[in-house]
Amino acid sequence: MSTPVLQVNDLKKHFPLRGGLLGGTTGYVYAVDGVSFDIAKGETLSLVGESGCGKSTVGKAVLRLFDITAGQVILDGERIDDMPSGTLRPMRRRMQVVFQDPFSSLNPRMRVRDILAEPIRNFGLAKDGAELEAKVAALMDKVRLPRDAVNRWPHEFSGGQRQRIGIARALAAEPDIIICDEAVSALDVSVKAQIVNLLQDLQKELGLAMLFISHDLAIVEHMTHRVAVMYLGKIVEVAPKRSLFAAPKHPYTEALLSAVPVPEPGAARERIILKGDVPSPINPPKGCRFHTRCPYAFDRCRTEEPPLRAVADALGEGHVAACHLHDLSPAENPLSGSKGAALLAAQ
Ligand SMILES: Nc1ncnc2c1ncn2[C@@H]1O[C@H](COP(=O)(O)OP(=O)(O)OP(=O)(O)O)[C@@H](O)[C@H]1O
Repeated sequence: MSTPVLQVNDLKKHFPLRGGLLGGTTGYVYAVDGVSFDIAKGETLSLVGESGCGKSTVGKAVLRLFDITAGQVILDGERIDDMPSGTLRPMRRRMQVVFQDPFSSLNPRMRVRDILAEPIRNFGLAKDGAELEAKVAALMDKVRLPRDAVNRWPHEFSGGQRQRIGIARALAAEPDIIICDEAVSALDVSVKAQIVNLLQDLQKELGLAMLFISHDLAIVEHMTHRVAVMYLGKIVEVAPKRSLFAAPKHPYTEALLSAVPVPEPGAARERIILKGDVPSPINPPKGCRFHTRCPYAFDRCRTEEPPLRAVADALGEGHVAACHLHDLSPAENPLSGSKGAALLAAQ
């Protein structure tokens, strides 16, 4: 098997909490607490979960926007989490980001031409002015904006068009992986679909790897290959899209999915309302972090943390989940798969 474009091993990011009279560290926000995944060339992995579960912190850690507490981030076989900044520079080109807010992520004082030319110049990707112009024009074509729009300013574009410019700017660096952090969340529904389609087309055309961070499972369903579900700083389940949507193997995923509308009336999911709020990442629950809200929790869940491990899945390989239910017999396990099979049959 070829080396994954991105590998994240047991990543931890604990933010210190300062307080007291002397401003010392009084505790930590365990924002990301042992997260591992990898992404292959041409693959989209979506990282989903409710607000505050640590998705953006994973994205920022991968981009090395801050130092991590522990773990490894490996880009194309090379560890970048401990790389000195001089060596990191060329690696930075290979990982680009598209942010949520297309209004604040583009410099209002730069014309589109300069926004796109900047990474090409900075990373030395054009040998002369003519090549630079040609690359800028090709980027406009790629994101389906008219070439003459390069002379305009960001404020002259709609939200969706600005996001296209944001995507073009990311592509300008000729990256291997794009991290989309809630890249379509701020857009209107119809525009969302267009940008998702564009990202999907570009990914196929360019063979990019993509980490798609989103709280919106309905969007993810349309564009991803695999999904990783996060809860309170940990990944609780990873699976190919089809398996995850048809037969979730973690109660949290099951609850998240129950809120996603299903187009076919006969296949409607029963809505699961979770009790209580997400606990604080400053003081996460012992045992399984989800046990305080889990409808199926039993004694073991309150004391013993379940590891992420392979679970049986009739739909295919590569399904992992962190849940003690899978040690029970299929008859006792509410996630053993019958619901998923029924849903799939109705599709
Ligand atoms: N710089 C920081 N200092 C302290 N705590 C932080 C910092 N950044 C994030 N956190 C905390 O870490 C936890 C995870 O935040 P993060 O932004 O990664 O979550 P998220 O899943 O991306 O949610 P959202 O979509 O709302 O941003 C939250 O409790 C957040 O308050």
